[in-house]
Amino acid sequence: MKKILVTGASGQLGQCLKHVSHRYQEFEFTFATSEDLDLSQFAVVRAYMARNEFDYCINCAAYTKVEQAEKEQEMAYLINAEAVKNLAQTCHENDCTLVHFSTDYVYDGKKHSAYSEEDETEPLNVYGASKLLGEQYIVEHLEKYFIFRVSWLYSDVGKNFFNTIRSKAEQEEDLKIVASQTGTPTNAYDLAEFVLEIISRGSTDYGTYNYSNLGEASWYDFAAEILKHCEKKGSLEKSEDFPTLATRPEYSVLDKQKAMDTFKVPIPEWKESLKTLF
Ligand SMILES: NC(=O)C1=CN([C@@H]2O[C@H](COP(=O)(O)OP(=O)(O)OC[C@H]3O[C@@H](n4cnc5c(N)ncnc54)[C@H](OP(=O)(O)O)[C@@H]3O)[C@@H](O)[C@H]2O)C=CC1
Ligand SMILES: Cc1cn([C@H]2C[C@H](O)[C@@H](COP(=O)(O)OP(=O)(O)O[C@H]3O[C@@H](C)C(=O)[C@@H](O)[C@H]3O)O2)c(=O)[nH]c1=O
Repeated sequence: MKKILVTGASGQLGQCLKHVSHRYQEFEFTFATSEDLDLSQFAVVRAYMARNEFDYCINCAAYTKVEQAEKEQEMAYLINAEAVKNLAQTCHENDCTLVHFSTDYVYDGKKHSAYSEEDETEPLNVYGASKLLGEQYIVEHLEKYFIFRVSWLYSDVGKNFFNTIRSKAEQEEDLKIVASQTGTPTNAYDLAEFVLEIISRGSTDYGTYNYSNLGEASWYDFAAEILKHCEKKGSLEKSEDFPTLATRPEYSVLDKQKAMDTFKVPIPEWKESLKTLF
């Protein structure tokens, strides 16, 4: 029976993986929260990995506060880069395949067509830069890895744009949302299924892949679509500018052709997938 470690298990993606994991009885899962396994404790991680002999590590741990990262640069780099380097080295030593997640914020968003994995990376903010360095460490230290660059992850668990808009709607708050950034919302349950499906097929097509739902939207479009499904809501207005510390890419739609050709796992369209959460 393949042994799978899920780190950062109390986060959004970690919880979604746990939710879908019951469909994969062929695996023995260990869900480790930050309290169970703090990835910044390098020696502890090394000892833990050596002791447990996992076949896969799905790393859901990350520093994801995009705004805060501008002020807490060191912390962002520690978790998103240095801890990932340690994990990659540890996976290498223990013949463990690493599944890791990166972000559309590694791109600068100046293109007007979907970003492929081969496009140049040029992060605009600290979070994106720290995630890119994490990717580079994996590529440098490990052969058996899957890196998925994902955009606009949401679900009904954890802190994300979907939950923010839903709770503001519940309070009948009037919303002003930027229409100047375009990307693709990604249902975290779809990503969780996608990853477990790839593992269950025993794929050895290691490498870096883009993944999101299909289609594209601005944050305003995403909010509008969420509100369609909410009974209570205030007004919704497009805003040109929502003041933020971190600069975000104007356009970060991801080209999924490589993932679709390689894994042949169907990817849902974003609006269809959103419906499943209501
Ligand atoms: N959310 C998004 O929109 C997107 C996310 N991604 C990437 O997808 C992955 C999953 O994101 P998501 O689930 O949304 O993120 P969350 O912020 O919901 O979860 C991150 C988890 O990491 C844990 N964590 C933080 N520091 C450590 C540490 N030192 N050791 C162990 N665990 C730690 C947190 O634990 P605690 O809460 O206890 O601190 C939390 O449970 C990340 O790699 C992220 O960069 C990519 C694109 C979009
Ligand atoms: C709450 C809110 C946000 N916004 C804007 C701000 C920002 O430009 C955009 C998105 O806001 P958020 O801060 O919720 O999203 P943000 O934290 O930027 O989301 C990102 O998270 C990281 C982890 C990723 O990897 C990215 O793929 C992406 O999902 O919407 C408004 O215009 N009005 C609002 O009321």
